[in-house]
Amino acid sequence: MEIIIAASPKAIASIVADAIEDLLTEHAGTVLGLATGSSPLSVYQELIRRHRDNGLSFAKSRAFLLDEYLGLPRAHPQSYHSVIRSEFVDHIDIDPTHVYSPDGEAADPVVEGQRYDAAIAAAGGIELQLLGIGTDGHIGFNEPTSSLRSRTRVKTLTEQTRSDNARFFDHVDQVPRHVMTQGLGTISEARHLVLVATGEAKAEAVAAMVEGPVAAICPGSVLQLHQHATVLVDEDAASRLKLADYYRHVYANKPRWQGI
Ligand SMILES: N[C@@H]1[C@@H](O)[C@H](O)[C@@H](COP(=O)(O)O)O[C@@H]1O
Repeated sequence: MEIIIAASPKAIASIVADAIEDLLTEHAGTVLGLATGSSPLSVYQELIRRHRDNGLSFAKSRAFLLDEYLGLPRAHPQSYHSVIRSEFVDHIDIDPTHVYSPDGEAADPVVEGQRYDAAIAAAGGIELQLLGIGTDGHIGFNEPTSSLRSRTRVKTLTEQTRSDNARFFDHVDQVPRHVMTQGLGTISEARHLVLVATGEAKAEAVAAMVEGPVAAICPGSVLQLHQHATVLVDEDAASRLKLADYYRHVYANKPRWQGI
């Protein structure tokens, strides 16, 4: 795992956007893994800027979202299907019908989970998966004790996650209790995992993920088992990392041609 401590969300965005731009340049039909939440927003803003100012094109690429609320209609402004469109997809040239997410209204959620995993595999798998992390260590919506090999399925949110996400709704009671999320096994099949975390509220989860044991109690710790995982944090989110100086030293001495 590579840990990059950057000065600001903007600096993180520029590093991640470089990696995505490199992929698109090598292979226009790249399959991206997108995440919702506030953490990747600065990355999306930087990619939108590069599309607008430099002509970076997503026209031939496809994208899969990590997760979706169960029972929320796709047209609901807080469905992840809607959120990824308003925050990112509507501002670039990707074909919106090539941006996929689990169907939170599927008649049979078990079948829908299997269908979603099969669709990712049929697309050739995800090249680069963007991730955030919840304050309880969840990635996607894989709450603590999620199997490290889990597949796309229904999960029940912790009350902590519901209250963290209440800011997007009028009231916490409106935050759905159930979700459909790519499993930790599904996520782990992406060729490159890129996790972004900023702010003091994430410091504990980041330390557990990076320096704690690999354990289902901290779902993000599954990144320790991945061949190519990059964690980008600002100073606040890095504040509880014991080996922060070592991570800085490694990154400062990294040959730039390696990218991330
Ligand atoms: N399902 C999403 C995750 O994909 C996201 O990474 C996390 C953190 O969100 P934020 O980036 O807004 O802190 O919580 C949400 O519930």
